Amino acid sequence: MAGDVDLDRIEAAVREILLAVGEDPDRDGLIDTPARVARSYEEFFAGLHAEPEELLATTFDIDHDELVIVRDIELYSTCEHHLVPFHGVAHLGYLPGRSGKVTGLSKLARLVDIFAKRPQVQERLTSQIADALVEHLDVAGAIVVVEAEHLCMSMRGVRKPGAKTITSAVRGQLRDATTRAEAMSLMSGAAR
Ligand SMILES: Nc1nc2c(ncn2[C@@H]2O[C@H](COP(=O)(O)OP(=O)(O)OP(=O)(O)O)[C@@H](O)[C@H]2O)c(=O)[nH]1
Ligand SMILES: [Zn+2]
Repeated sequence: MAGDVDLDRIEAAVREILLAVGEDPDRDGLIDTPARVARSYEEFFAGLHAEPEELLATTFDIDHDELVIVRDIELYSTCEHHLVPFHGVAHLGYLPGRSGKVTGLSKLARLVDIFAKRPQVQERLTSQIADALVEHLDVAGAIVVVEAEHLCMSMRGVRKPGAKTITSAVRGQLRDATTRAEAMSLMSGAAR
């Protein structure tokens, strides 16, 4: 990942922001801040330099042609409107396709991260995850639900801490009402 992000440029920009808000970027506590922020941004936006196709290329055959659900995958993303975090959980599920390709469970969580670690809106994050499952894992159906709190709505602006935004994306055979209902009930904790 190193080398894809221009750390010097971020540092210079952060120094400018500190000056613009009326701070002294040369005081003791702030002297290393531009470099720290640059490294943090490299991490926040690492998904811009990762390929979902490569991630989902690791597959194996398991004799299972029914729902696979992973729920409560914690995510931290960055709102592209205000560059502040939104955070919450993703629940995702898929029906293996005719090729029978199944991926490792951790890859599903990594897939969430690839799209979360970009400047985002929640709707796009949700549909990109579902589309990647269809395109790169060749699934018969996919469902993704994201529940998140946006700090741009909590710490500023309308100031409604605790408000949750819920988005979903459903593809292929999971559009079928019965399968979708089964997936939704497993995601909401019916198996607990
Ligand atoms: N649909 C959607 N909207 C988002 C998301 N993240 C932030 N927003 C909204 O983007 C909108 C940007 O509105 P603007 O009027 O351009 O910006 P603003 O003046 O900062 O708006 P306020 O947040 O209302 O103060 C706000 O309503 C945010 O709540 C997201 O993931 N999806
Ligand atoms: Zn925002």
